[in-house]
Amino acid sequence: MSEDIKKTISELHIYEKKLLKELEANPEATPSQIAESTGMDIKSVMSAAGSLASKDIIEMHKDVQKIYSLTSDGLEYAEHGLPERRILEVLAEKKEISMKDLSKEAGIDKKEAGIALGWLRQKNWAQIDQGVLNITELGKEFADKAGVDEKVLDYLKANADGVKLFTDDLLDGFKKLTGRKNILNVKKETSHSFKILPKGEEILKIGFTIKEQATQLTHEHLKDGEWKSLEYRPYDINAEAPLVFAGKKHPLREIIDEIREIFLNMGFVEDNGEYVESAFWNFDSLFQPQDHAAREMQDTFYLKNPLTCDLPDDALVKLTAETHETGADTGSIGWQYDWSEDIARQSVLRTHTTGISTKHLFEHEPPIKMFSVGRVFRRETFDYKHLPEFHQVEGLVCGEGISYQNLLGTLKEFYKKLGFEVRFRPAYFPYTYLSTESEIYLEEKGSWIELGGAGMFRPEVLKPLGINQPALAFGMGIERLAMIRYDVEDIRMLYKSDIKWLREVPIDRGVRL
Ligand SMILES: N[C@@H](Cc1ccccc1)C(=O)O
Repeated sequence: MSEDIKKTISELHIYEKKLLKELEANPEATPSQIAESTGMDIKSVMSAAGSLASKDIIEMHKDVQKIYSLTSDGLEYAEHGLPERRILEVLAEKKEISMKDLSKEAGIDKKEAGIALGWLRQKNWAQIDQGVLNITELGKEFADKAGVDEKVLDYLKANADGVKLFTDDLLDGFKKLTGRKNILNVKKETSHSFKILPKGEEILKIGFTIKEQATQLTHEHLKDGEWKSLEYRPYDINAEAPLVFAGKKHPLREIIDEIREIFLNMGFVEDNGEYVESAFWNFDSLFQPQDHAAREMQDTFYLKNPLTCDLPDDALVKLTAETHETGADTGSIGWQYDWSEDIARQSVLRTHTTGISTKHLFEHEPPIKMFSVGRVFRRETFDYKHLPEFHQVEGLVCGEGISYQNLLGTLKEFYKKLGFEVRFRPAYFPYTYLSTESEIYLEEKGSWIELGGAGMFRPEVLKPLGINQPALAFGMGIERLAMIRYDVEDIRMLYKSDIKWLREVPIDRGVRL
């Protein structure tokens, strides 16, 4: 006896053994017969059969059979005749009926009369001639003889439990009835049959005992010593178990929290600002001229309600205006235009989180280490790369001796903690000098992708805020990071609530360098 077979036998469940024995004695047995003779319930029979089949001990066949019966219309026709039959009966007596009297004469409604006419002509039992319906020779012949379809109606009526198979003589009639609406009901019945495979034969030849097996050790077993003689059912540690999908954070939330943790660990404090902000904080405080392209309606969402926002205190507004117009005492000549308070008052959905940094600088004394994470809004058309609403993380460090080198170092550290290699290239922003854009390396693609802007705030930004120490600032899009982290090609996946993706996406935090 091979080791394998021995092992298989030792692992058979008592239900599997019972089923196999029963099949040996009665190869044709159906699941319900097996259930009856073994005392198992049907579910246990089926699961034991499934298990035996998965081990190639038996084979299971599934048969789906259609069962036909009459609908209530069908029954009505079986009892009182198909509508065309009703007309034929009247016709046989009167030989002709005027079309307009048809439904009245046959005692059927107009709709049925219409159906009946169609069939009368198709069966060639009657024909219409100048508004009068005449019986044909064939019609006369069938006047007291049932058609093939009518025989099937009778047959179905006599077999109210339903019919699975029609004998050859009824087949034509059955086909005719299936071509008509609302006469036949079809129910599907599934049945199973089993066949013992060679491996099963071998197992039966070797033989086994059927003994109840304990799956649990109870208090009583221990107390009365029965545990000593019990046969235990071995565990199958390879058995398949249903997958369980535990609740978890959304992947985007996960990466946001990871970013927050990184900055908190680096000693930054969090300040998240508001979605609705004045153009003053979103643009003017950042030395963005009032005719700057980014302020255009096609890029920025302006709000009707509230239409305007309050401006901060007069001194700041005045200094900001002067700086825009002439550069004031920042060493710059400004933008050389008339600055408008009304434009600064407009309320916008913030287009970036950098306005939080200027506000924070105004409200706090250096040294400052601040970060924020939040939504920003831009008038973008939805596509695989863009959303009108996405997340940014912003950072600000201000204090004595803070330099561009510190900026690069901070960003390097941040990206390293997220698991990315970063490089910097020069860039331009109206509010920073020097400015840079960071790019991270995509190993799979062998290419660099741009992730965010950064730079040293210009004096034109800092002076009006009353800051006399250097400040570094940076901002980047989080969705892009998430797309790389989770290998998503289409940004919309992050917002789609695609349950399959959400379940399967591996949320591995991780330093990859
Ligand atoms: N606000 C810029 C990023 C940036 C932040 C801070 C300094 C420089 C640039 C953006 O949205 O792309």
